[in-house]
Amino acid sequence: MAMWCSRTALRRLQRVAVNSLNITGGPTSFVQREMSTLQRVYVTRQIPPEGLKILHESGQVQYELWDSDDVPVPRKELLQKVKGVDALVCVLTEKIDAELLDAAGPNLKVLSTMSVGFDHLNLEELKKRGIRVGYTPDVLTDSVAELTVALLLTTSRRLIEATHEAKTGGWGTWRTLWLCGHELANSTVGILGLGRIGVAIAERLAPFKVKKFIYTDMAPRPDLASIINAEFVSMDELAKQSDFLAVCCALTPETKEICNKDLFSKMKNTSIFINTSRGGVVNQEDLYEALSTGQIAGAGLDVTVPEPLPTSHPLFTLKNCVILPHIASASYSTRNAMSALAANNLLLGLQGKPMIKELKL
Ligand SMILES: O=CC(=O)O
Repeated sequence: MAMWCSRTALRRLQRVAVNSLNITGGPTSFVQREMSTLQRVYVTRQIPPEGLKILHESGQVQYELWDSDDVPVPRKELLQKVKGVDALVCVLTEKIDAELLDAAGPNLKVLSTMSVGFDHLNLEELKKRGIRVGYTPDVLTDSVAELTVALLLTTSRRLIEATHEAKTGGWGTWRTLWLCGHELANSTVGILGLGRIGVAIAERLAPFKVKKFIYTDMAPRPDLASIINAEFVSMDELAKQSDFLAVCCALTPETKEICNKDLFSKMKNTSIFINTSRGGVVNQEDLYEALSTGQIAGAGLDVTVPEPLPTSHPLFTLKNCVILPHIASASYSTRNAMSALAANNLLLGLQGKPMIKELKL
């Protein structure tokens, strides 16, 4: 079943699939325009149509697709499919490690991930093999910032609890302190890891009359900080001063579980913790402890370890913890833009040209 298509099959596909983008036929689909000279690409997920259209219309590549968005390609299948390909489009559920790169072999020149995060990639192994890596920053900044603000307000104003109470009969008389939360007006907002997304979040929060923005990072980022008038502080000060602490850093060996007991214990018990970066930056046991003992007031998480977080996980038992299923960039326009950028990065990489967004390895 898994094979690159024949000329007859190709003509059929060109008629029914290439022009219409209506790809059918089980989890694995094959699309190509000509045999022989085209470079081979494996796409590990049914990515949004913009990106597939770009690959189709390039006339540069033939690609094979794991034609499902509901289940990731099984590892065994992935290891077989990548054999001999020139390039790979992946999403964040695929671990791109030495085993996979060995399975792909020496033809693999370009890896294009449809994500801003790259903790699923073994950059050292990619560098060692001279494989160029494209990723999709910037196009998702607005969507992620918007969702972060929504999650922050949902958590701080206890919206999930409130709708639950309204629906299940908990709504008695109007009460003076019932379902009170914490407001942004006059608050200090802390950003852990100031980049494009942190700036975009602060820009959206400023009209809520935030008093002060503070941030911490490996080093001061005056270029970005000046846009939002944010003050650089130590990690300790970030924990101590923030009424709202938004985590925006990448997951790296340095940031793994950087949000732990030590940080939570310094936060105010009225503080709200928000994470839309990667679950791995948080020690979830420590977070559970901080939330359940009232060390902090609430947490909003779009990312967890693992994903999906099992429904039996203790964090799901807490009223003051709002958990979303990793949807920060999930708007139609953004996901299409990510898909298009991933496709364009790949094509440029294969042409030996600079990609639009390329990771420096
Ligand atoms: O989390 C989403 C991404 O890295 O794009």
